Amino acid sequence: MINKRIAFLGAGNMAEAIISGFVQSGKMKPQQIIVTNRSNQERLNELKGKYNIEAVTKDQLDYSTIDIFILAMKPKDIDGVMEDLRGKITADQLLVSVLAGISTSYMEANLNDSQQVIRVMPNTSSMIQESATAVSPGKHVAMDQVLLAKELMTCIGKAYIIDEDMMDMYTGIAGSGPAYFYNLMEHIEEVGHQAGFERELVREIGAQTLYGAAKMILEQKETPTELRENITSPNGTTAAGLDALNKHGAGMAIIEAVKSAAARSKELSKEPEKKLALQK
Ligand SMILES: NC(=O)C1=CN([C@@H]2O[C@H](COP(=O)(O)OP(=O)(O)OC[C@H]3O[C@@H](n4cnc5c(N)ncnc54)[C@H](O)[C@@H]3O)[C@@H](O)[C@H]2O)C=CC1
Ligand SMILES: O=C(O)[C@@H]1CCC=N1
Repeated sequence: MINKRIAFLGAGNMAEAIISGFVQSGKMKPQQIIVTNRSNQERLNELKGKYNIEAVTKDQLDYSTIDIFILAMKPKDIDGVMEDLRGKITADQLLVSVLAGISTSYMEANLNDSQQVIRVMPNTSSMIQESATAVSPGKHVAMDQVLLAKELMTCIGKAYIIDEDMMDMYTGIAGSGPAYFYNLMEHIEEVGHQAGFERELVREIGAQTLYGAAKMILEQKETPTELRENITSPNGTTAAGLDALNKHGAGMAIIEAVKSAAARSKELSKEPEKKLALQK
C-alpha cells in the first residue's frame, strides 16, 4: 500500500486518467486522494461521485496535510500555481508534475531552493492502467522519493526512469503517442466502413489487430522487423499493403510526427525558461 496523501492541482482529462488508474490499482484508498481546480464545482462533484475521492477548490485545500502534490493543469497556468505553492509547500513535500515542457529547474527556481520536484510524462492510457510513463527527478530529490514516484506511476501502467534531457523526445513518442495510433485507427475504420462493414464492428476488428500486434512485440522475442517479415510472403497481400505504405511515405510521416511533437515540447519550455533567465 502507498500510505501518502496525494493532492491533484488540476481536475482535467489527465488528472482523471491518473486518478482512475490509482483507484483501480488498489494500492491506495480513494480517501487518500484529493482533487482541486480553480472554481468548477460541477467538475469536482463529478470526480468525487465517480471515484469516491475528496474534491475541493484550490483555495479550500489545506496544503499542510499533503505529502505529494501532482500538478495537472495546462503548462500556461504554471506561474499561477507556483504562486499558490510558494511559501506553502515545504521541502519534505514532494512535487510531481505531468506538465509538458516545464522543466524541474523552472519549478525549483520558483519554489524553495531545495524543493523536491519530479517530472513525469504519462499518457491517457493511465485510465486503464496501461500508460507508459517517464519519471525524471530534479536536482534535490532523494532516492527513496524517486522510487516512490516510480511506484506511484506503476499504479497506472509501466514506468521508466529517464534523464530529463530525453523528456521532449519521450513526450513525442509516448505522451502524444496514443493519438497517432487513434488516428491510424480512424483511417482503418473509415476504409472498412466505406467497404461495407458496420462502423462498430470494423472499429473492434482494427483495435484487436493493433492490440494483438502490440502484445506480440511485448511477449515474443522477435523484433518488430522480424514480426513484420513473418507476415510478408513474397508477392502476397502484406507485401502489396507495405509497398503502398512506403509509396505514401508512412515511415517518414511517423518519424516526422514524433519529431514535431518533441520539438513542440521543447518550444513549450522556452517561454518559462526565458522568464527564469530574466529573474536571475
Ligand atoms: N492529455 C494528455 O494526453 C497528456 C497531458 N499531459 C499534461 O497534463 C496537463 C493537463 O492536461 P489536461 O488534463 O488535458 O488539461 P485540462 O485542460 O483538461 O485540465 C486542466 C485543469 O487544471 C485546472 N487548473 C488550472 N489552473 C489551476 C490552478 N491554479 N490550480 C488548480 N487547478 C487548476 C483547470 O481547472 C482544469 O481542471 C497538461 O499540462 C499536459 O501537458 C501530460 C501527458 C499526457
Ligand atoms: O498535447 C499535449 O500538450 C499533451 C502533452 C502530452 C500529450 N498531450
